[in-house]
Amino acid sequence: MTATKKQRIINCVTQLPYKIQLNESSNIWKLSPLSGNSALFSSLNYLSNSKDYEQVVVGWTGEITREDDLTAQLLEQQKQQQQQQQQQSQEKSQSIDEVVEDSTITASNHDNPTESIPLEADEPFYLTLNQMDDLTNALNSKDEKNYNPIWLLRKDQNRWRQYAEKTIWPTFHYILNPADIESDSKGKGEQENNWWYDYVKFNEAYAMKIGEIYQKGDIIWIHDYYLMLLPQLLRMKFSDDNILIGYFHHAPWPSYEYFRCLPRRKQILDGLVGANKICFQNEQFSRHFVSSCKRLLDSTATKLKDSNGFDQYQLSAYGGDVVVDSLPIGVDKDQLLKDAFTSDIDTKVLAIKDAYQNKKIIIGRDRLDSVRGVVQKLRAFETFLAMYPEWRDQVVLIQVSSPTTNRDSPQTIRLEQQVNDLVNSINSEYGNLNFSPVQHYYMRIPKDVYLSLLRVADCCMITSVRDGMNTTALEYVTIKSNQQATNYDCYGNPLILSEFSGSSTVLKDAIIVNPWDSVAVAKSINMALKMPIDVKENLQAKLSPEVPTIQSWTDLFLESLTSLNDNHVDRKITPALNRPILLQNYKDAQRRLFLFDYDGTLTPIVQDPAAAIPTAKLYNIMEKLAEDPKNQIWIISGRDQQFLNKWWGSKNKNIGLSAEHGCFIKDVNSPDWVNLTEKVDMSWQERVSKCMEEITNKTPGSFIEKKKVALTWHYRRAVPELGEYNAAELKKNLLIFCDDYDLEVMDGKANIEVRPRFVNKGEIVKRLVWHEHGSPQDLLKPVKETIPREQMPDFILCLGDDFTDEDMFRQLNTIEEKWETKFPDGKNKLGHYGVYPVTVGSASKKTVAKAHLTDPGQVVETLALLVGKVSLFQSAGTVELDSRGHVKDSESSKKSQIATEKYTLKRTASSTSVTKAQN
Ligand SMILES: O=P(O)(O)OC[C@H]1O[C@H](O[C@H]2O[C@H](CO)[C@@H](O)[C@H](O)[C@H]2O)[C@H](O)[C@@H](O)[C@@H]1O
Ligand SMILES: [Mg+2]
Repeated sequence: MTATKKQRIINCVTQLPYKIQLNESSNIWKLSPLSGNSALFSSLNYLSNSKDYEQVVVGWTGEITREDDLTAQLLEQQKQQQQQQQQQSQEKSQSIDEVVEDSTITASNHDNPTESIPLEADEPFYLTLNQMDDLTNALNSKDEKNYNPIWLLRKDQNRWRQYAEKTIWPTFHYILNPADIESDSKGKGEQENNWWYDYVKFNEAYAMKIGEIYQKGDIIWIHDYYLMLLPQLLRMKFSDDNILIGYFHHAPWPSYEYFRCLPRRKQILDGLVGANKICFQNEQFSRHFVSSCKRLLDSTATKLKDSNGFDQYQLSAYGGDVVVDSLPIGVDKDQLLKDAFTSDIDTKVLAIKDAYQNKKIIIGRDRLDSVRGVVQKLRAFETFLAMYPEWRDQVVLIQVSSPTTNRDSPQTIRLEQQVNDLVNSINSEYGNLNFSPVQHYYMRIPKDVYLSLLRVADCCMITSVRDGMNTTALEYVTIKSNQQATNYDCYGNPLILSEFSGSSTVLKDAIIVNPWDSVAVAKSINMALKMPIDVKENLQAKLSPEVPTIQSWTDLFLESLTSLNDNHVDRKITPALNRPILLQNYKDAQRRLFLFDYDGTLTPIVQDPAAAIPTAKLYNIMEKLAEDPKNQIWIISGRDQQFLNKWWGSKNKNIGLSAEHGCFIKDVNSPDWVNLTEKVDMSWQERVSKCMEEITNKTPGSFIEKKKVALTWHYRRAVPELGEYNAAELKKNLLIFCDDYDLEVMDGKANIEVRPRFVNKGEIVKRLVWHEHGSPQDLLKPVKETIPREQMPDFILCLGDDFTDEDMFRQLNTIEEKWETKFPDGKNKLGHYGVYPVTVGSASKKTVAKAHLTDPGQVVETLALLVGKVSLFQSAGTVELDSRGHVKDSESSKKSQIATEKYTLKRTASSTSVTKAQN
């Protein structure tokens, strides 16, 4: 019997699950488990033991520190001293102090930016190739996950986090651009630009690594907001039609009103929609995402239900299909129960219980940042003690707050102060010499202490004002589900959970509260502490099954991703236009023909059609192109003659124009337009107008563009959902009679257009190609397909973004087929006819074009490349990095290469002298 081959998964995480240190003197790597991301790391563990999947993990090394680095050690010591000082200013319970003395590990919520100690030494970090190999081996011998580290060795290694942690994370948590976020000599804009550039490079580094290891048939799974550009970068890299890319967003996704505040909002969405599937923690986040795509990318979406009953969207972005849905992450329940119910933890539980005899214990464990709601929790607890005097001296709140990476930021300092003030005020108001009702620990605690607290708690309070999924909530409920606990029974103790936490969409039977309403939370605390056993048990019976397991989460995500290949068997990926080859062909060619669509190709799509005007840069490039006698340039657009005359005809006589999707045409160097629909009955216009007016009245923000022949109903400025709905209705109404008049009803970009069927952009292209290159057109004569090959173009670049441009591409494909039979010897030295039908949009868009460029920005860069206005490097879609995170072949890359070589020599020399000395 042959064993079935395992499906290979390339799992891309922001950082490998270890804090990595190098002891340079002994040349030994030290790996300590990283805190945070417990759910994701459990999923990696699960996959590495799976019988169905073979896993390859790609992740950044994080900030590598030298273990013997004095600066790093000093910094660490300083940090510890600060922590201790803070501790001393607070009252502490002896028993907890004993339990937390080893504060090196924590299992915090997975959607936090990862905590680490940055390397701040002045010298850049150099590594020899041997040292790099040693680390990979050390990682892989530690746990068998097939790790592929991403090396980004620069002096300031934490630069790679900045954009994700300081721009994206706050916006995604509804914190908008705080004025005092950083005091830097550079302006905020410049600083953010640099962060963004590093963010792009960070993503590029992953794309490069995956390019090295990808094998046909692999599935690529990308995690979270540090890697949002990666899906599209991979699409650009691979031309494999069946490559499956899934993205899971662990953090919350904000509503459009917040998301739109990000300066790079569109680039982020562009990056993500390269995935086949984008998945969120809950339906609310996926809805927000779809809404942003509709508003910013002009996407459309159809809502369905997935097999779990969750909302699922078929999103069409740039004409490509992306599935958007949600699947709440889970925890490894079995492992958690195994870890939490040991005799060692029993002892710790009893010690804590003993320290608070006859008192109810409420626990809280959060990272101390503004969205975790620690302030709200303390206020509610204060209100509770004020409202229910009978509970004073009877309840303790043990709040463990772990420090953030951003400890020095003004907001964190302010928050720390606020928390300290509140703790002191509650303790002085409701405490006495022997007892303080709030025990606040500002530190990381080891996992066993954390588990002891979850076990001992009579109630757990999670009052975050925003999070993706709070794993503490899931872990608490799991631990409280154990009915077999000996020593200390904790079955079913209740959970107070904020309605703003992602976990409230899963744990529907927790006590759900609005953390901003202290009175209501205070009442809930009272209810939780007084809850009769039978009610607790009843609730717990419902809650336990609500916690998803990490195993089912992993399996379901991968199953639904792989099923996309079964459902979309005809999925086709259009490769990115190979610009170096295009340039070579352009240079070799003698008779070049350019066929440009206008809107969405030469200019980006904008809200108001009148505002879509050419830029000076575009004019400049087009002028250069048109100047060359070998070139014939045509703009073939849906726009009317007036618009095209105003912005092109009157500016550059060397450009031929066609208006209203082929209804009108004006030759190069001619002032006259020819109407190809002159003889057509136009009585349909009145009927179509009427339909369009009716729908306009029902759709605020929509309007009709009346051209000479074609009529266009625009709904870009309407509420997207209403616009889409009414567009479908209008189309239905028009289709009833369009055959009677031989009309075509076209679904454009947030528009519905109607024109006679017999004219189209493809017919214009046919006329222009089957023509003696450079000679005037006789526009009233029918097209003759008898022109000799030597008189026809030997380079045709046709660019368009829309459904109507497919007629041009189709026509070019047909022409090529005919040439194959007619002129088998007429190919160029690249082995083809130099025909480039190129769509502007995503790689997964349905098209008959042979290549794609993602947007008008890339179109302009490509044309600039042909006329020599930019170098190939600048216009290449991606930035290539060397193995240390420098742009390949750049000055800094060369310098770093030299320094690394010197370092390698130095190390070799010192190890040789050590060996000699030993001998
Ligand atoms: O064939 P094209 O040159 O691409 O023209 C197609 C239609 O483009 C215009 O509408 C589209 O672009 C507008 C400006 O970006 C945008 O506001 C609108 O939502 C798009 O549908 C133009 O107004 C139409 O007349 C053209 O037929
Ligand atoms: Mg267009």
